[in-house]
Amino acid sequence: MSKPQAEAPYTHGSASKTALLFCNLGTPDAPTAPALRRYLAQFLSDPRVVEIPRIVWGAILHGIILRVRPAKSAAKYAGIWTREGSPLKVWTEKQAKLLQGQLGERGHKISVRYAMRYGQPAIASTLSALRAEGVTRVLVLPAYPQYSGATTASVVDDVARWALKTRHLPELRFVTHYHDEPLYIAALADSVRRHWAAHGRPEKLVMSFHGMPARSLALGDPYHCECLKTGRLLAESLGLSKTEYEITFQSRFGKAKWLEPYTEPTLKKLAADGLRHVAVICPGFSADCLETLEEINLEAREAFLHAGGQRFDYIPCLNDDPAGMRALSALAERHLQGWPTQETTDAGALQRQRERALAQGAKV
Ligand SMILES: C=CC1=C(C)c2cc3[nH]c(cc4nc(cc5[nH]c(cc1n2)c(C)c5CCC(=O)O)C(CCC(=O)O)=C4C)c(C)c3C=C
Ligand SMILES: [Fe+2]
Ligand SMILES: [Fe+2]
Repeated sequence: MSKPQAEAPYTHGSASKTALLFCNLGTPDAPTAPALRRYLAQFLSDPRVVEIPRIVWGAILHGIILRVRPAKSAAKYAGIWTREGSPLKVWTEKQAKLLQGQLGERGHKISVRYAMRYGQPAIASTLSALRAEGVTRVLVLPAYPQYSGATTASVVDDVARWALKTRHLPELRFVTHYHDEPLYIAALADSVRRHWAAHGRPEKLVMSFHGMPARSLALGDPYHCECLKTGRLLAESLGLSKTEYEITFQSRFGKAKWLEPYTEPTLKKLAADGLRHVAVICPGFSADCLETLEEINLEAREAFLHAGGQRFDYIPCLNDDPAGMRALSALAERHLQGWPTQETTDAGALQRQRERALAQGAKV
């Protein structure tokens, strides 16, 4: 800890003492090159995201990538931007509100906030605000079903960095993954069935997950295995045979080998092999974002149709789907066990109520 500084004391107002911090990746503030430069500089400087020596990477990042990529990425974001802002942020904010409602309905006294690993609202300032409100327990829920060093562990790093600078820490818990949670798999399967009922059943279901460098697997990252397990459980839940689905990896970044098979080349090959109707779902993304709306629903669609495919159905992410939200709130509830968040277990409230009643002359 550097120079000792007085922290704002805990307040003892009406705020609940337990908080759920729902963390997502983050997104630029605007679909412009300067906003993209700020966002990409923070994102791609994270040693969890690009695992090559800092001196080498610093030169590549600042000398090449941050000169070229911001304008190109800004143009892509411009194509998916909504009046309310970036889809990732709009969905994450909505999901946090729904989690607050569902947990409240089930009797939990808890403040739900969302924060972004890169960009705003930042994890550190959100944790400081919660602490200043008197929160003494924080459950951190990263919005990533599958664990990876680049995503989940990076959220933990950010919380830990805040903790290093904080004297009076709340109790902290982390959800690290939910790739095989039955309610999450069931929510995905229901969304596929609904889509098929409305648009017809494809010849193949492609489950496309965000990629990672291939070496992450050899280095012990469970991400690849967790994606495969999610895919297998979803296929089983839909009763699909091995020939009726493919698990692929998208969003390759840089020249190194990434996890294979790659999504777009797979789609092109399927079309070239004579497959006409495909449906694509992105089960690793809890909300639609650039990687699903632009890379899959625009670019991959175009590639498949151009290679001879005839129908490309994109199945949206769970977003605010009620079953998906129930899966997340049930997951949070399980991790809250042992923490007094239920109104009925708030002994302090009962005691206060009793004292008030006695002061008003109640007989005991
Ligand atoms: C869902 C899990 C994700 C993993 C794993 C992941 C790894 C990863 N990503 C990059 C580089 C980029 N990703 C970008 C966007 C992006 N990535 C995820 C999720 C995962 N990334 C999401 C949800 C998004 C979309 C954000 C949005 O604003 O909508 C980008 C930025 C866009 C661009 O310029 O292409 C980059 C860059 C690496 C290197 C990596 C693994 C090591
Ligand atoms: Fe990414
Ligand atoms: Fe991408």
